[in-house]
Amino acid sequence: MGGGSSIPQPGTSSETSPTAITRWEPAVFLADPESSAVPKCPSRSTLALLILNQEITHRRRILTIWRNSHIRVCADGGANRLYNIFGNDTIRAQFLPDCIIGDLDSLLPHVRTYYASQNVPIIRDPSQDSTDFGKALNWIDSHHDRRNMTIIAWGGFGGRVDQSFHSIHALYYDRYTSNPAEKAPPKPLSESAPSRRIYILSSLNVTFLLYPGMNTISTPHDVFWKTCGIIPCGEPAKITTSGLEWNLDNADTSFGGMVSTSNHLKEEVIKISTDKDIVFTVEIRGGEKEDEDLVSVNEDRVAM
Ligand SMILES: Nc1ncnc2c1ncn2[C@@H]1O[C@H](COP(=O)(O)OP(=O)(O)OP(=O)(O)O)[C@@H](O)[C@H]1O
Ligand SMILES: Cc1ncc(C[n+]2csc(CCO)c2C)c(N)n1
Repeated sequence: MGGGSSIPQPGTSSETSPTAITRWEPAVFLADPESSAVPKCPSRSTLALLILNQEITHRRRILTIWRNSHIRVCADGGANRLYNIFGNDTIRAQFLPDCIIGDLDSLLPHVRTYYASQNVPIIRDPSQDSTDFGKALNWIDSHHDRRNMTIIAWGGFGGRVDQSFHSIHALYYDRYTSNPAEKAPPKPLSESAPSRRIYILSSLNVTFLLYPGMNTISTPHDVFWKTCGIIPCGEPAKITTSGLEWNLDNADTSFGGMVSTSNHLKEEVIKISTDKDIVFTVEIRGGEKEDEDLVSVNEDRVAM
């Protein structure tokens, strides 16, 4: 999934049933597990945390997701970012990833030495035709069933522009690339045939791909702030929404035409129907504040 990879076209009837309803609950992995306002991470879903190479600005948030996760993978320099959030090896040893994978050109020598000493598998894939993000997704694919899999990818936005576009590409690519082990055509992501979902988490936002048909997105106001965007990255899309300050009514959206950015959540459940895959991004409450309690992660036991 690198510079040369293409996105297969969707379009089979099973792929894009206009009556499909997809429900999204991005709050469940962000919420404080102590909070009663938001449902806990569903146990039926396997949660994977994929750490990309961007500074971890919200340690508490990442450690909450870590605790909720069954699989933790660092893409190359993502391991430096994980290493850096801990002040000593005692606490660091409580948070060992399942693997570090990539071309390993960004993995710092002392970080590599540390994780090798802890028996973390460090996998070098030298290909220059796919990114470390793509290699990490492939690793998860080849080790874990993608059905009922939710991947939270930390980082991916806010640094290099080409990397940021690649992150959006990854959302599309992953949707239309079936598990290579199965060699099967892509499956729709619907209630009847759940497949894996990717949420890209950045300091301020959670970003994911919505599918053709009706999407209902749970956006509790104690987790999300108001700004959101509905972005037809792949191709023009006809979109109808409810629950927003500026709703769309069968609107033709496209790059160069109309795109809904700087929109606002009004309701705690947003409905978006679309005829094509589109990117949805929503602002996380408190995202602008970096962790105030670095001290707590440097103690031997992490306060959550
Ligand atoms: N500046 C950035 N902005 C956004 N995402 C980034 C940035 N740098 C790295 N990433 C993400 O983290 C992953 C690991 O990055 P790393 O720096 O370790 O390798 P890289 O050599 O820069 O990236 P790649 O080999 O994937 O091109 C990348 O594949 C990408 O998804
Ligand atoms: C058409 C095309 N464009 C760019 C690259 C370069 N590239 C894409 S992913 C990657 C790995 C980075 O670690 C590199 C170097 C390519 N191979 N093919």
